[in-house]
Amino acid sequence: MGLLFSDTSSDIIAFLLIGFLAAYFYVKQAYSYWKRMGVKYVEPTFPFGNFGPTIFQKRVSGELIADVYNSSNEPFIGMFGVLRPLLVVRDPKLVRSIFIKDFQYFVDRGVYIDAKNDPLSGHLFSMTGEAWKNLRVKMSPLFTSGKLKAMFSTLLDCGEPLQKYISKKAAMNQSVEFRELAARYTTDIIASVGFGIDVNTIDNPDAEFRRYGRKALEINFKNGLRVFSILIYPKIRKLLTLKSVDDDVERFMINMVRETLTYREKNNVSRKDLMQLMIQLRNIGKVQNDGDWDTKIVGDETKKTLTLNEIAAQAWVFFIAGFETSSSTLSFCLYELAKNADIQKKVQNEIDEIKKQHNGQLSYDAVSEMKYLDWCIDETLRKYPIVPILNRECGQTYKVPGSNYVMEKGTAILIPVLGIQRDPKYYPKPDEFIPERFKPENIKPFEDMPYMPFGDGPRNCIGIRLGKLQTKVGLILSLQNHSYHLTGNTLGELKMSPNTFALTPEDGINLKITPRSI
Ligand code: HEM
Repeated sequence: MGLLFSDTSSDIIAFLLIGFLAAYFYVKQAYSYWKRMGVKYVEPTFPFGNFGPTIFQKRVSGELIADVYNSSNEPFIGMFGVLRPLLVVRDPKLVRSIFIKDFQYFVDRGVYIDAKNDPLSGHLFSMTGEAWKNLRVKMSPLFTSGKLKAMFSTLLDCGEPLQKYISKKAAMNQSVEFRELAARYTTDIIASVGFGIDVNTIDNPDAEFRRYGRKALEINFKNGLRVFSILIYPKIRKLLTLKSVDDDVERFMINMVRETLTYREKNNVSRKDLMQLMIQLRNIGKVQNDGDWDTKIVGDETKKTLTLNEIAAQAWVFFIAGFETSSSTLSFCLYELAKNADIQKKVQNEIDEIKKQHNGQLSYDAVSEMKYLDWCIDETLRKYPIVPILNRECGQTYKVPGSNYVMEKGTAILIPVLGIQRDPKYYPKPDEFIPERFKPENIKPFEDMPYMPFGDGPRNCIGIRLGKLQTKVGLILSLQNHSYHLTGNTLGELKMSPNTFALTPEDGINLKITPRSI
């Protein structure tokens, strides 16, 4: 005897039918969101919305959102990440309002954070509201030009193994996969300035720090879910208790920070790095003036303004936000220089010329004077924005200027950086590498030349200066004595990896190195 019918099998069929109908109406309701809001949208397909090609690794997420950008002329267009409505903002004027003019509506990114149970998730990138604002104000002085100038010698020290490696490969007439090499160079820098430890991963690719770092970022199902949940359903991380990293990586990173803090405080040791500045912040509530690297020790733990875990989370975000972004910029730039030998020559001539003016020394000031190289880096990040999509969450109901659309609180916004920065309307011949676009006299207002590889507004990248500086130093050290030529996979079109959120060449960047003929 069944519940609804006289026999059990009829009951099962009825429940299955009810379940199916409920799911059908739920999905139908979810997919009607943009229609109900009166916003044009890209038709979704059950069950992945518009993200099927990315989930099945056929289309890189940045390119998928660029496709949406290219499919319309509307100022904004709706789409679906599985069931989640996403608003792709196309119009640079509206992008600017979201980033700057109406920032108070769009303070947060709406990504996963659970600092209590997952300490490494409590960092600046994921923090929200007032807590984010307070920490951002306190941390901005970590990245002044005065502080970076003091850290400059670390960048040169980390570049030494890079130069030796390049010379060795050139002498052996071998090609080099530059994405991996550059990643080791920037890992060394962030390990040194962020965590206060010296690792030479160029000569010791299996150093513990690199091993754990690689584990946290390697391509696998869990890491894929961690990254793509940002676009598709951030709450899934809490539901699945999927922490930022596996327990062993978390233990390693927090222990390393604990040991550094204890050592420096016990022995009154100071070093010119970001960790030292975070110790200052923890102990006296602010970063000391440029030139003052001392540790003011406060014994009473309750008087400290940052906990050990909070420091570890910031060091962690410096690592994940700082090493791959810069190393990919470096390797994409070398790729373009190898492709455009005349531009490469111009960069090398500029390096020679400015070094000559500085008695052959590569000082911070000399590097700052290399403007043509700056334009090359700007153009690299125009063509290959490493973060190809930016995101924000609407924090309070927002009437979109110039339209009838009223954005609901909680709406997820995507900015299609790759699509915009390759739009011929803003950048004629977008596939060509033209550093002169960034000559000061050629720069136009944002609406006519939208450019945002570091985001924009109060929530932009806090590490811009360090990111650009380490990229620039890496390029100078690579180019001053050697030239680069396409070989292997770089002879054809570069294919981007569909497994990563950041723009990453699938097969790396292989380049042939020759000693420079001056
Ligand atoms: C070429 C190198 C780099 C690129 C292309 C890059 C790009 C970005 C982008 C696009 C964002 C999001 C901005 C937004 O939403 O408006 C961001 C945020 C951030 N980046 Fe970078 N980044 C680079 C280097 C670095 C470095 C070296 C560090 C630190 C050592 C760093 C730390 C951060 C942090 C902490 C945030 C979050 C800021 C906040 O929410 O307040 N980045 N970065």
